[in-house]
Amino acid sequence: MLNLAKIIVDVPTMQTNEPYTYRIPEFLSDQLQRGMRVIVPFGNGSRKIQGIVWDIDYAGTFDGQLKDIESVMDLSPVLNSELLSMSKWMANKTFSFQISCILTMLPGVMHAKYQKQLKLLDSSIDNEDVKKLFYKSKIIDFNPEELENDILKNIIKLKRNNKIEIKYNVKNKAHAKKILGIQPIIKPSDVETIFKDVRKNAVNQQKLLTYIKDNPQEIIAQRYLCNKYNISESTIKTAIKKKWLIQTQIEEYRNPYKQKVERNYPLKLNNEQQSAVNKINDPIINSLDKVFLLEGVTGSGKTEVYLQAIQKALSMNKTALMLVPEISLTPQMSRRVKGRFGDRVAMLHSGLSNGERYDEWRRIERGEADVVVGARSAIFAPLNDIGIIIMDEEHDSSYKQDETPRYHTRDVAKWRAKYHKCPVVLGSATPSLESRARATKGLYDLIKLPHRINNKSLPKVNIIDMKNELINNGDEDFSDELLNAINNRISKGEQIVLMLNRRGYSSFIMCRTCGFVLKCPNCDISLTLHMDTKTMKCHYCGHEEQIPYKCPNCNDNKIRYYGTGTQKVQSKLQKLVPNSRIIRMDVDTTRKKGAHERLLQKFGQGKADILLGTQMIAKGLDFPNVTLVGVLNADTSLDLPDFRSSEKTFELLTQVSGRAGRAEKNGLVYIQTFNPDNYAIQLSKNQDYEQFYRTEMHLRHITNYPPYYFTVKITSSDVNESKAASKMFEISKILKAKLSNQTIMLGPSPSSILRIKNKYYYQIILKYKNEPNLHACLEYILQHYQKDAQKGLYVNIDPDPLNFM
Ligand SMILES: Nc1ncnc2c1ncn2[C@@H]1O[C@H](COP(=O)(O)OP(=O)(O)OP(=O)(O)O)[C@@H](O)[C@H]1O
Ligand SMILES: [Zn+2]
Ligand SMILES: [Zn+2]
Repeated sequence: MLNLAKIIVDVPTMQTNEPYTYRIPEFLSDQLQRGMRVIVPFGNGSRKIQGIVWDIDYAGTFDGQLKDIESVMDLSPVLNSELLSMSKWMANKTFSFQISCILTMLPGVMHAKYQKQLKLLDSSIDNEDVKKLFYKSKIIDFNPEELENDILKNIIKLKRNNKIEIKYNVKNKAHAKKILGIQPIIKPSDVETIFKDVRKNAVNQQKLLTYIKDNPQEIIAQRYLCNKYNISESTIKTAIKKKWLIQTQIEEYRNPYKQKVERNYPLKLNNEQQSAVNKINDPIINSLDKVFLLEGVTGSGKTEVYLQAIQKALSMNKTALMLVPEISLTPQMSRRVKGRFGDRVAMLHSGLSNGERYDEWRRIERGEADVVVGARSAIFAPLNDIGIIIMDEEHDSSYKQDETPRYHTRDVAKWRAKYHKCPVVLGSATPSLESRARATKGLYDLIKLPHRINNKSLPKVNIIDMKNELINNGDEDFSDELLNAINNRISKGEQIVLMLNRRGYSSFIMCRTCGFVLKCPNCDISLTLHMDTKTMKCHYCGHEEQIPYKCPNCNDNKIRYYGTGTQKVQSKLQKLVPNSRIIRMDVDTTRKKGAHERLLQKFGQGKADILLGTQMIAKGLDFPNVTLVGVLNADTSLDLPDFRSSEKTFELLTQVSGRAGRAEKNGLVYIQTFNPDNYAIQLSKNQDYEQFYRTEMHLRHITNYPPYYFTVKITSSDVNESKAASKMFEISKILKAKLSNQTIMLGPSPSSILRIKNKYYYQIILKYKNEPNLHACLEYILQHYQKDAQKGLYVNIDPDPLNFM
C-alpha cells in the first residue's frame, strides 16, 4: 500500500492538465490535505516547483519511479473543494491550464517565486572569477541576467563537468505582518506585593502594573499599550527584566482604509425599487440559483437595491459578493458599501498593495468578512455560503480577463451561483447585448427601473456637429454652445463634467514636411507624448525616448504635436474660461495611490467647477451639483475596427450623460461629434436603450455577429513573422478539416497591431452557432501546440473575445 497524492504542478513551459503522482512522506501523512500548496521535485530532481494537492489517495497503486513531496507551504488548504472544482471547469471553459486558473484565484503573494541557486560541488575549481562568487558560502543565489557573459560561460562549463549544480527553489512570498506584542506573566494576586516594591516616583511602572492587574495574561500590541497609557519603551524594557511580562509576535492586518467612512442607513425604497428587491430576495430566501438582469436608467437607484438585497442575505446568515468594474475607479461606491456594512466588508482591488490584498483575502477566508466588494478577480473570493452575487455595470469590458485564463466574470458568477444556490444580479443602464438577449429569451429574469429617483427627468442631450464648428470658428475642441453653457453654469455656482473620449491619453507627433510619425522600435504603434516626463512613450512595451525637436527623417524642424491630450485641453480651457477651477483626471494625474479618490473628493466638496477627464469619469459618479456634461469628442470609439464599436459608443455616451442632473436641478448634455448622423450617437440623444438594442440586434443579425453567433479567436505569436503566420495557416487547415461548413472563418490574418514587444501576431476568428466538434478540436490545438511554447511560439485561444483586433 502506498501513500500517494495527485499534484497539479506549475511548470510554465510544459503545462498539462493531468496531475502528477507523488509519494506522501511519513512526516506529512497526517498533515496533507486537498487544496494545500506543496513543493515537489520535478524533472531530474534538482528542480523544485510549486504544486497544489488535487487528490489524496492513500491506497493508490503506481508503477514507475515515484518522488516524495518535499514540503507543504500551508498549514491549512488555500483552496476549498468548491474552488478546486471550479478550477477544473474553468480550465475547460477557457482553454487554459488548470494551474493557471488556480493561480488566478489566489492572491499574487501566493504564487511561487522561483529562485535559482548555484551549489559548489567541487571546491578545487580553478576559475578565479567563479571561485570569487562562492567566497562566502557554497550555495549562492543565481541571477544569470546579472552576471557577465564570460562568467556565465564558465559556470555552464563547470556545470557540465559536475563541479557546480543549479538548484531551483520555491520562495513563499505570503507573509502575515507581524508586530511586537506583550503579554503579562505575573498573577494578578501578586501585583499588590510587587506594587509595594516599586519606588513612589516611578509613575510609569505603577501605571503599567495597574494595567497588568486589570488585564492579566492578555496579549496586546506594544505600540498600542504605550500610546494608550502613555508608557515609554524603557518602562517596558524594565518590566521585561523584572519578569512582569514577555514580548511576543502578533499578527496585524494591514489596513488599507486610511479614510474614515461615514455610516449610512437603508433608504426608504420607492415602489419600483421595492418590487425589484422583493424579486431578488425570493431566491435568496429559498436558495435558488437564478439570474436577474436589472436594467435601470442612470440615477434610478440600483445601488440601493443591491445594498438592501445584500442586507437580506446577511440576515439569513449568508455572505454577499459584489463586483464593480475597477473599484479604485469608483471610490464613491466603496464608501457606500463600507458605510452600510462597516467592518464586515472586505475590499479586493488593484489599488491595494500585495500585502493588503493578502490580508483582505485571509479575513474573508477566516469568515471575518462576509461582504466582499471588488473588481474582476474578487469573483474568486473564498466565501462560504454565498447568498447573492451582484455585478454592477455588467456590460463593462474589464470583467473579461485579457490574458490567460481568458475568463468572463459573468460566467464564473453563474457557476458559483449554481454551486451555492443563490441569485446573480447583473445591473446596468446599458446591458451588454448578450445579456439583454438572454433576458428576452427568458434565460434571465428582466427587472426594469425605468425612472430616476423622485421621477427626476433624464438630462436633455444636444448633439453638436463639429464639422460646422470647425469651419465657422476653427476650433475642434470647444463649440460656442458648450462654452456658453460652461460659463453659464459657473456663474450659477453649478458644476460641470467634461469627457475627452480617448483610448490613449496623450498625443503623437508628426512632421508637417514629410509626414513622418515617430513609432516604437518594438511595436507597430506610434509613440505618445507625455508632457509630465517630457518623453515619448510606448503604451504597449514601455519603451521611452526623448522628444525629437527635429524630424528624425527629413531633419526639418516643422514637427507638430497632434491629437488632444487632456493636458492640452486643460490649458486651452483655462484660457477660454479664465475664472474656472479645473480638476484634470487621467492616467497621469491618478497614478499615485489614492489620487483618484482625493481628486473626486475635492470635486465633491465644490473646490472645483470642472472635472475634465478620460473615460474614467463616465461611470458611477453621483454628484448632485453637476448639471452640465460635455463630451468633447464622441467619435474616437466609433473608429475602432470592432463590431462592438457602436455598442461601446452608445454605452459610454449614455453613462456619461447620466452624471448630469441627478438631484434637484435639471441636467443638460452636449455631445460634440464629427459623425452627427451615426445611429449610436443619435440614439444616445434620448438615452433610449431599448431602441438601441433593437437597432443593434438587427445589424448583428444580418452581419452574423454575437449574440446571434458565438465567436472564438485563435492567435499565434512569434518573434519571427513567418513562423507565426505559417502556424496560423496550419491551424486553419486543421479547423477546416474538422468543422462543419456552417462555421465562418475570418483569416488567418495579421492582428490589427501586427507587432507588439517585438512579437508578430496572427489570428483566426471563428463564428459559429452550433458546432459540437469545436470544443474537442480547440482542446487538441491547445495541447498539440503547447510544445512550441518552449521555442517561443505561443498559440492562444480566446473564447467569446471582447476584442477582435
Ligand atoms: N429610495 C431612495 N430614496 C431617496 N434617494 C435615493 C433612493 N435610492 C437611491 N437614492 C439616491 O439616488 C441617487 C442615485 O442612485 P444610484 O447612484 O444608486 O443610481 P444608479 O442607478 O446606481 O445610477 P448609475 O447607473 O448612474 O450609477 C443616489 O444619490 C442615491 O443615494
Ligand atoms: Zn520630416
Ligand atoms: Zn513598444
